[in-house]
Amino acid sequence: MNFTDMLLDAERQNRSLLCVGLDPDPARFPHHMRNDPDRIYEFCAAIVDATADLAIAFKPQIAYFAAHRAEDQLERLMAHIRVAAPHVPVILDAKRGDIGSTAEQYAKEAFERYGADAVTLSPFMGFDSVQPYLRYPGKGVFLLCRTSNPGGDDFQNQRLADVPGQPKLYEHIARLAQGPWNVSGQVGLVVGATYPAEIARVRELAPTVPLLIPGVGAQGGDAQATVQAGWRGGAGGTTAAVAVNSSRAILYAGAGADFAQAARQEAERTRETLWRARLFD
Ligand SMILES: O=c1ccn([C@@H]2O[C@H](COP(=O)(O)O)[C@@H](O)[C@H]2O)c(=O)[nH]1
Repeated sequence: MNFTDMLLDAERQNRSLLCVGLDPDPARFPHHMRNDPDRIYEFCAAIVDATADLAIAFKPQIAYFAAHRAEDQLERLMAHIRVAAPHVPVILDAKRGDIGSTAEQYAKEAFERYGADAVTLSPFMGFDSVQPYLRYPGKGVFLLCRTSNPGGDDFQNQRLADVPGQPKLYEHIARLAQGPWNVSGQVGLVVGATYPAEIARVRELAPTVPLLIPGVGAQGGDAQATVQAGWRGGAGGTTAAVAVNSSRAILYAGAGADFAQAARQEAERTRETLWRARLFD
């Protein structure tokens, strides 16, 4: 099954648009594990177990593992997800972007070492920096398009004078992802929940690609507006997947021994809000 089909299948099975972000910060762990980087795997595995039936995807952010020399724990976590939630795809949030020969190594890391189903990439270095990932059949890439942070304006909202119609940079990326760069249907886009109007614009330009949408929860993005702008479905089923990510609001919903239960409650609440938002016009 290719990555897009996995997403749509998880959406159906779990009735969910919620991507559970795995950004483990030992300084924010529950009291009995606090500041212990050796317990990153244990913390994340408990979150996965508590939310396996609620998620359309899991999104481990690699920096939170690498910063603590915990790549081995990330490998174990990926293997655990395969067993605990075999129907839920995993998006490795690595935001890679480099020349082709180096990109080949990053692709190997994401898809062979960690076994991710998709990876996030910066498109800044152009198509040849993305191509090595597309040589893995069935795997997905999510290109940064209109990111959730205010500084995204610095480049993404600037107009490209030399491109016909003078689109903004994020609009140009959306067109490339829908068209010439999407040679084998493996390309999706990252658009921030903090900018619902831009999500709608990206959907106009890229009607069928999957969207990874971080920014609800801790960043304050509007969950309902996000789904209305990005989700495309109807009686015949979903035609374009969206995975709306929340990390800290779920991971740190509780600080006690019942942290996984608290995470589950927050994930349930968010899933419900996102799921219902499909029904509003
Ligand atoms: O535009 C982007 C792209 C990626 N992210 C990542 O998503 C999560 C958000 O975490 P929260 O705790 O829900 O704010 C995090 O891993 C970011 O690196 C993003 O926020 N915005």
